[in-house]
Amino acid sequence: MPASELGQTQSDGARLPSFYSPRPEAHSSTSHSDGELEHADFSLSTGNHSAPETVAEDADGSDATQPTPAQASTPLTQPPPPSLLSPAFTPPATPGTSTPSGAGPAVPSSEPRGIPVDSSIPTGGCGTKHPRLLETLPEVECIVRARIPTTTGAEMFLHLYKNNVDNKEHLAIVFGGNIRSKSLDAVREGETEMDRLVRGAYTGRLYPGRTTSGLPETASDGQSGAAPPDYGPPLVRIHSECYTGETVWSARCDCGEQLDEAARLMSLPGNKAGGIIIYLRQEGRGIGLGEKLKAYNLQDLGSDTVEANLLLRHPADARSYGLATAMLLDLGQKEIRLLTNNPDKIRAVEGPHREIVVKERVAMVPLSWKGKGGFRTPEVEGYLKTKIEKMGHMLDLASLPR
Ligand SMILES: Nc1nc2c(ncn2[C@@H]2O[C@H](COP(=O)(O)OP(=O)(O)OP(=O)(O)O)[C@@H](O)[C@H]2O)c(=O)[nH]1
Repeated sequence: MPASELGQTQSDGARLPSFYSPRPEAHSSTSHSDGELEHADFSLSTGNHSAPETVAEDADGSDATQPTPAQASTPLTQPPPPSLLSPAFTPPATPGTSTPSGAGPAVPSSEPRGIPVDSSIPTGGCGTKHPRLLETLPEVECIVRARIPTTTGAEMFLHLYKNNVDNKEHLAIVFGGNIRSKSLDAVREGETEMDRLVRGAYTGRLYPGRTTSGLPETASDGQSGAAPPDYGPPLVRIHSECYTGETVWSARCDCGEQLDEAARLMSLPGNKAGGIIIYLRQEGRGIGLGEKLKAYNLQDLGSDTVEANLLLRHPADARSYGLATAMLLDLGQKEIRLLTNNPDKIRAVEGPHREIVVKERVAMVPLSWKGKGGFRTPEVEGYLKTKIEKMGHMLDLASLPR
């Protein structure tokens, strides 16, 4: 579909049937209660692979000719592109929000660029909302992990967790060999070395005939061997389950693309710090697949993604991130670089007492916005537009190619 048609469809999609509740005004995050609009979701646009007029910044920094939004505050030899950060949340001149430039440490072109954030100050690039967090983090335990060679050639370790707040199998997808789960490695009473091998509590690699796990049987903290080199905070993505976008090729949202892109960035050879995708079973922003499908029908009837949730008597975003915080702590992470456009996620994953600190935010710009593949559909553009306008997501609609 030509870009001009997409623009037309998008504006058409902004009209609501009269029998729905009045369309909420685009607002700042402070105009809604936390429970109401903590997070939102859109869908990506597809189909049109023509080069966009405006190329958005690439998280992997490979498009070095395009300054980042936050770099707009630094001297440039050419006009900067539109900011990728919503001014309502991160004014370009605000301390703590600028993208590292030539003045800072050199960033190898293969590594994703992060924007320093500090949730402890109002101008730290994390929005103005304060998601309600439970005082106590959930208890989590990694039950098993296994090596997964992937179709891209990258290898990861899939960690399966149980917890004390729900019965779901939440997952941590771990890239890099230095990230270990304390609860997995801890010695369990009465277990044999074979038990440990089978549940993945081993060092190095398995091979036919291996009989020992390589972990000290008496280690009280479950850790083994010398400390790995310190490569700084790993890249982390907190991802919520999306069956439609990840399994049945939905072009209503960018969830599948984001999952793929997060894995790609974490697998880059330059990313020595490794990466973790915390995969939470919070389908449909926490409302479940059945309700999400109803929401899709409401969207086809004219509602946006937030309105559809509200019409179904659900919050705009019913998710929480305490499990992600607990899983990251179990994986030994106290400082992270978070791949997200969602400012609320930053505060939420840090935990009630900032048990974890997000040092940088790495923007997730849709590939089609950067002219790097991806897809465009009217649905995904509406999805992203609603995220930006109603949920405070830090993407600049102006960088959406027309
Ligand atoms: N209710 C509802 N949920 C949706 C819809 N489209 C996608 N989702 C869900 O939205 C969630 C995707 O959100 P995420 O990708 O984790 O993150 P985000 O809060 O959008 O922010 P980012 O980190 O910037 O991507 C998944 O749980 C999807 O199933 C929709 O139209 N309605």
